Amino acid sequence: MALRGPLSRILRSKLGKCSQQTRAESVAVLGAPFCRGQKRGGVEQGPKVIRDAGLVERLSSLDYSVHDFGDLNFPPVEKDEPYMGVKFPRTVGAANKMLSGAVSRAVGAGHRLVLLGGDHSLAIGSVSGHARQCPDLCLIWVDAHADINTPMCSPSGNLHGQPVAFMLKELQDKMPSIPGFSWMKPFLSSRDLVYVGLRDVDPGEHLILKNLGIQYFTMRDIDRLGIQRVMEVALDHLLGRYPSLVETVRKPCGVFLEFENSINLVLSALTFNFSWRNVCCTVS
Ligand SMILES: NC(=[NH2+])NCCC[C@H](N)C(=O)O
Repeated sequence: MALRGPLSRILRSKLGKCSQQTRAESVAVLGAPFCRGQKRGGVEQGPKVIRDAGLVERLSSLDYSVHDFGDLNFPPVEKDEPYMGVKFPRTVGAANKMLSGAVSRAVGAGHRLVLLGGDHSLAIGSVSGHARQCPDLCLIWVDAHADINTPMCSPSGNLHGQPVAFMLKELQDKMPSIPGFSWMKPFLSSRDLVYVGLRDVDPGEHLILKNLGIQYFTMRDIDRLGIQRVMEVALDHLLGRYPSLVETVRKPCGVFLEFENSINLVLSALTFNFSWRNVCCTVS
């Protein structure tokens, strides 16, 4: 995403001062070869495929030092029966617990994290790991899917369609105790979440978006307004919520970008977001 026009001006004027002081020097790359959040095999190959495609080299060609921490090793969980229709709850819960710890350590050590998945259930661990270091984090979720189904309204029972429901404080009275997730505490307010690129939203998800008044932009909005304008409005929404981000860097705030498969998007996101603190990209 080339930074030109109004978006560039917003960032330069509002964040220019911050960016000088907060620019990260170091990018951590972490692989999470995991596929149990949905039914198909193959996505666990993601970290290898993305590395083979040259992500680390291309990141290194930017002005930052890259530390590849390799892949996490997720031990198999015995006897993981579905619970209330949710599939592989203990496996997904344990993997995300491990991931959350690893992400938190990397971010706490001062790295900017690029997580390579794996399926989208990994967002539970990756975003919560950031939240442990940056409690007032806000989230821009760039995806065709809202992934905000609760176990009750999920049409598939797959946890890759549910990660945001685990994060949101406002949904906790709708969330049953799922085995494997006792470690997970909600940390995100719905007003600190913006969706970009939605095009496949389930009926239950639609109701949640409406009831909680979550800001979202569909693919149709992007076609109509252009991605530049959409990102301006998304950032304005979040910046409006975080005047302290504009005024000072004392109060840390992060924007987390969730991208569909694209090395270029990761590179753009990093370039685009290095003026922000505690930014993470997950590629799933
Ligand atoms: N990030 C994704 N690929 N999500 C797919 C979710 C599909 C569907 N909404 C479900 O809950 O099962």
